[in-house]
Amino acid sequence: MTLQDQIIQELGVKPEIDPKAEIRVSVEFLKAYLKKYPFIKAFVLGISGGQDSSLAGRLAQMAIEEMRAETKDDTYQFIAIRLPHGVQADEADAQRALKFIQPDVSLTINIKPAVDGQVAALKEAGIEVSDFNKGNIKARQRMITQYAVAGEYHGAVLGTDHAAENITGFFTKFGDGGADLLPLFRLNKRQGKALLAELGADPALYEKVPTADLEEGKPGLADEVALGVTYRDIDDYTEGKQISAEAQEKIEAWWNKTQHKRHLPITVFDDFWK
Ligand SMILES: NC(=O)c1ccc[n+]([C@@H]2O[C@H](COP(=O)([O-])OP(=O)(O)OC[C@H]3O[C@@H](n4cnc5c(N)ncnc54)[C@H](O)[C@@H]3O)[C@@H](O)[C@H]2O)c1
Ligand SMILES: Nc1ncnc2c1ncn2[C@@H]1O[C@H](COP(=O)(O)O)[C@@H](O)[C@H]1O
Ligand SMILES: O=P(O)(O)OP(=O)(O)O
Ligand SMILES: [Mg+2]
Repeated sequence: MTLQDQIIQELGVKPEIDPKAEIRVSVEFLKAYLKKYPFIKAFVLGISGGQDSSLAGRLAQMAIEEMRAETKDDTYQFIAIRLPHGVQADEADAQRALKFIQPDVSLTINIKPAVDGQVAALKEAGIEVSDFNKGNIKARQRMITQYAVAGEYHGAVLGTDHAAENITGFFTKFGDGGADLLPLFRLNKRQGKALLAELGADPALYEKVPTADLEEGKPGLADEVALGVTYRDIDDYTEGKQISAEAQEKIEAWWNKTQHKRHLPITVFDDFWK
């Protein structure tokens, strides 16, 4: 088996999808989890204004609405959280996403004071964090905030990791990578766009350049620039297509380098890393 085949199998990507059917897969997955664990009454998700949280947010809202209708239990709710670091330059995109999602509850929590407090405490101990490292602190602060909200609402935290991000490990370990359920896992970036189009989203939501937007020195840095590989190549690769040797090498190098992010903390019984 080639590494490409092994990765495709691990990520569960299909070469072609029926967007309507995949919407049902994600919604039914979220509902089945709530039915299995009835003490969970809410889903919580950070909404950035990007493609992935727009899609995961809408799917979560649909699942919650169906749960309310089917169970007559009105306490089920979807909680969308805006988590800007101060004022977000593309706030208009985030508002567009919220308009599309129509969440039951919409909260805004500014992560800047907590992030700055952490950076200042490190500085006091003689540790000057880089802009890049501070970016990962922001992603982890968002995780902390989402879990705090989930704790108060009997909720579970959703994550937006999907095949085209998971393959390169393009997420902060225990930051945006820290979540309870991943409704987009198995989809690549273009498949996510197809689901948004099927759901009638404003094209601006899925035509937006994907960005983690974590570094202050590189505002809105495109994922594709940070990675050195395009989503078109990543999507083709995950669909089993042949891509250039250069792109394949880069993707497989990211995959190998980030293996540790696709596992729980490593113990003496693990050998995947050997
Ligand atoms: N575009 C942006 O604005 C921006 C900014 C920051 C981070 N990012 C992206 O977010 C992601 C997170 O960055 P990252 O991966 O550098 O940070 P990370 O915190 O997610 O992972 C690094 C940490 O993982 C652990 N680790 C590293 N190698 C390991 C190994 N082999 N075994 C076990 N543990 C290991 C270490 O604790 C290390 O500090 C990256 O994809 C990065 O490009 C993007
Ligand atoms: N500014 C943000 N507000 C709320 N939630 C956010 C914000 N930035 C990121 N998030 C959450 O993190 C994931 C991952 O983002 P990437 O762009 O893939 O790095 C995103 O889907 C939101 O749930
Ligand atoms: O995770 P999001 O919603 O920020 O999407 P993208 O990765 O496209 O920025
Ligand atoms: Mg983003």
